Amino acid sequence: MSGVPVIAADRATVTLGETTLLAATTFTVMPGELWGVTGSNGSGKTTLLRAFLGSRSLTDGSCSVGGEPVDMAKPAHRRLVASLVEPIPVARDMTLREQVTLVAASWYGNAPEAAEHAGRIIEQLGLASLGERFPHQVSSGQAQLFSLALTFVRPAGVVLLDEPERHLDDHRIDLVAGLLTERAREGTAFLIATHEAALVEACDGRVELG
Ligand SMILES: Nc1ncnc2c1ncn2[C@@H]1O[C@H](COP(=O)(O)OP(=O)(O)OP(=O)(O)O)[C@@H](O)[C@H]1O
Repeated sequence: MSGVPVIAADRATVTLGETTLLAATTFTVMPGELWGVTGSNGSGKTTLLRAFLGSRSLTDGSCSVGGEPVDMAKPAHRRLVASLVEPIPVARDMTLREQVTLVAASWYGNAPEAAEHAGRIIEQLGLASLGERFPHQVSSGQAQLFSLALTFVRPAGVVLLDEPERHLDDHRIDLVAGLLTERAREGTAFLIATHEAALVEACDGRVELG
């Protein structure tokens, strides 16, 4: 694929005293590509995602998103990047559908389109029958799908996901893999840390750590 990388790491490194959290890592991801980050427990996958999110500073090398050095303080960075790396806070007294619609409305405005976007992603993730429930009324896997819905309902050029397979059965993992592939075809670039073979299989490229 030609063009300008939307995600780029050049010898990105994180150390803390004598401890290496992320060994020097170099790669690029183009718009519309789905990349996996793999490696054993503790190899630095979450650290790498946090570096692109802007919540973990590099101690050497560089990383950029959309051609700009990562800076969480910049609204342009936050507009470009959607993530499910840190847990997403949820409101205990709002239904799943209300919360997904609220996030959609914060990006698309309080127009019918917001409810449509919310309804579509809820449907795609198989949550339609659970939309009127509250967060404490769903299983761990269903809560994970809800977090993915909150992540996917907003526009984004780059999506960072840390183990999106968490708590999901094989059928739901296939559902998520299908959704990632569809969004990538529409132009979104993905970087996903995963231990799941079915997701690695769906990837266009891979960063192997450790
Ligand atoms: N605050 C910290 N202080 C010291 N070491 C840390 C700290 N945070 C993480 N580490 C270490 O950094 C390394 C990378 O952690 P990271 O969470 O990025 O790994 P990971 O590949 O995502 O692991 P897993 O597959 O278990 O989720 C680990 O060895 C971890 O122990």
